[in-house]
Amino acid sequence: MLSLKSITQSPILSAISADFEPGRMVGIIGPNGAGKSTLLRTIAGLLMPTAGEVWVDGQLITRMAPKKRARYVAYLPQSLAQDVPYSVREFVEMGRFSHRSAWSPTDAHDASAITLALRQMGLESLSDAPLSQVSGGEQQRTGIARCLAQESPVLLLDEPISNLDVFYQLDIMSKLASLARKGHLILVAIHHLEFALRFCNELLVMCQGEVYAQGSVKSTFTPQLIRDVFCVDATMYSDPIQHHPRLSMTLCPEKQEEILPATVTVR
Ligand SMILES: Nc1ncnc2c1ncn2[C@@H]1O[C@H](COP(=O)(O)OP(=O)(O)OP(=O)(O)O)[C@@H](O)[C@H]1O
Repeated sequence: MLSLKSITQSPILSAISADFEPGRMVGIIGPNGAGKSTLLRTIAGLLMPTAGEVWVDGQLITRMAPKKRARYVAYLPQSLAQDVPYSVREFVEMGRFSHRSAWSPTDAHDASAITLALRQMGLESLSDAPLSQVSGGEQQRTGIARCLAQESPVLLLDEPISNLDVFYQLDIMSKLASLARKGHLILVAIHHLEFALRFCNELLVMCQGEVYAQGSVKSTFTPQLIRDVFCVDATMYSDPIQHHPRLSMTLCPEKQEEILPATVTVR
């Protein structure tokens, strides 16, 4: 469904190739600056690759007009522009632009998609609030609601739970996993490794602008990989109550030495 062919974004990304099928939730993990956002923006068609191609459903995404592209992919940026003069509902309504002709009013299907997205993100009571006056987490949920209202088969989400409280972290990751089970393809850049293990089917591990590893969560996620990519020693275990995958993590010894101050002798 989505095919990345040697995408290069000079000097940030080098020759990234990968294929993704519908019905999967793919966690894009990697250190700060690895190129996760740049990759998502390139797939979304917001950045033209220096070389390489992005294909969706057999069509070249970079050649699509924005409206057509939006029917295939919805994109959540890492942070929303906060100073826009729209209410929460009006912002979510923008997700419907690919389904309407210019300036035409929203129809019944638009209205129900918007209302459902607001409800799924727990935003009904904030529907008329100015986006500039809701909290950071509420803004993030508004951005996700806009993506859901778009009803695109591919969702590209850049750190969708970074500002959310623990209820919404769990709630939204569960809802995204459920959307994937219903046939959507979801690519999600995420720093929460335990959630990536728990909710994603596949991982794309990035490091220094390259794909370091890719595959099913089970085959890809190993303590050695975490050590190589993050310089962190990780032990995986199963939560004794819920049996979810858990991680015990500590900095690699060589990194600990780097941050410890030199021994000072007090006379
Ligand atoms: N517009 C830009 N111009 C130049 N360099 C950029 C630009 N945007 C990002 N970069 C650089 O590209 C690299 C990758 O950035 P990117 O935002 O894709 O990383 P990331 O993996 O999403 O990081 P994070 O986990 O911190 O969000 C970084 O070194 C960043 O400084």
